[in-house]
Amino acid sequence: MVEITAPASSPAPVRVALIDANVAARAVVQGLLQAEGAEVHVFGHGEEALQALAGGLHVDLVLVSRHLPDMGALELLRRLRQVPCCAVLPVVLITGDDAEPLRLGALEGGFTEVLVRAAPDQLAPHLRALLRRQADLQRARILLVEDSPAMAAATAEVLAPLGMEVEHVLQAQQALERLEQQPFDLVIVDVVLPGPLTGLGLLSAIRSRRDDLAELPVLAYTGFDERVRRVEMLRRGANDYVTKPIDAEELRARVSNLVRYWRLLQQVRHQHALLARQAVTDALTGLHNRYLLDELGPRHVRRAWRGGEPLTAMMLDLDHFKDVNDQHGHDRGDQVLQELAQRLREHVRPEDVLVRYGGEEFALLLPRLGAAAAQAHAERLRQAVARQPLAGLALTASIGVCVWQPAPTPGAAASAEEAAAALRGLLVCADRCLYRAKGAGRDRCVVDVVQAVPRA
Ligand SMILES: Nc1nc2c(ncn2[C@@H]2O[C@H](COP(=O)(O)OP(=O)(O)OP(=O)(O)O)[C@@H](O)[C@H]2O)c(=O)[nH]1
Repeated sequence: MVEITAPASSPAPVRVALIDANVAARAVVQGLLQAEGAEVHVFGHGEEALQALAGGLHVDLVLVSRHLPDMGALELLRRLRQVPCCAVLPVVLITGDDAEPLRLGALEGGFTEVLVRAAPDQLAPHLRALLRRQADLQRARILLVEDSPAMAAATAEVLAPLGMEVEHVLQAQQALERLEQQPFDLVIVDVVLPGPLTGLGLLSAIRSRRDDLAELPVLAYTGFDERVRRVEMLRRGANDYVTKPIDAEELRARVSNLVRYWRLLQQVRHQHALLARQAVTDALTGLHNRYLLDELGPRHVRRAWRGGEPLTAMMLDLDHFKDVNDQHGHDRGDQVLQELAQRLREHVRPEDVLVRYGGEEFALLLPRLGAAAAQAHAERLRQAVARQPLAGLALTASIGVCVWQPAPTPGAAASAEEAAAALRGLLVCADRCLYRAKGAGRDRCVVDVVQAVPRA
């Protein structure tokens, strides 16, 4: 059985506590927040806000002005963190002073963010982004694995006001299937479940995955007297637990915490992947740069070494490219390189590595091409450049080719250093051939075939 409890209608508005003694400034922020659909609770004093929050007012976000009549902003933050519902809430400082030390001090002090009070049209986009981030949390999808329909209903009821979508399944096996089909932000699992797979089994299945799901946050539901199981869940990788009967506020706080952690992790992963891609991508041509060659090359070397398969390196360099820049300008030169990259792309197989090695020089690493095939391929590349103009200019390229035809040494494994050194040797050998092609008049390929491990 699969039940989906979606937020009733449109997503719940983000609820904001705005704590600011300056009536005029406060009205501006309040207006901007309300224009974005937020529900705003306004306070002029810190103490007043603390009382309301401790007394059961639910908010998703707190905005605090730096100057309050009854306490400093840092003092208010410290006390807010002691109110159970505010322990993990984002608390944002609003200040008219954008001095760096103040910002740093506030962030070090524990504020989630610092917003600089600016003209309304400048402040509006920041508030919008803040609310969007908060609303994202509210669209979190939770997979609840629970055999008691009453517990499932109670959980959905507690989490629905946060705008979270709770999907309920009865058995662990069903949960695994749903995780394959849909992205979720959190799994809540009862440790005791009927069926062949227990809560512990589900947790182990998630943690032993080889993809990003292995880190998916898991919250365990345990009975008060299930201490051993609780500890076992934590040992096996549960991020947190809640004991039954559930306390609504505690559940909301723990779930929000875990969802935020997961969102943050995803953001970091995304940024990491972006940086990793940028680090190996050449911005002008979109080809990989030489760092990818350093990364992938040794693997190809090892395979060739082990299996006695040929491995070919090519260095391709445009002829008289300096003249292009001198006579037609650097931008036209850039265009030439972009078109050349595209043309080369059309001539590589999926297993080949093509990189912009630097300037107007491109390197290729081609596995499993014998000497004759490598020579024919280089000739095709040379003709592909010469046959049609690049950015409207008739140009040629010279190509140095080094074919390594190792004697088969089955079982022989090259160390990482040996593989990297052999790759360097192969590229140097191809570069020497390129130099000879230039010396012999350009617009030609020069091929060298080596059997011994290439040395730089
Ligand atoms: N437009 C442009 N030019 C570049 C780029 N990178 C390197 N170059 C230019 O490429 C030219 C390379 O010149 P040289 O190394 O003298 O070689 P060449 O003129 O091609 O002569 P040969 O290689 O001997 O045929 C230099 O003018 C560099 O400024 C780039 O990203 N864009």
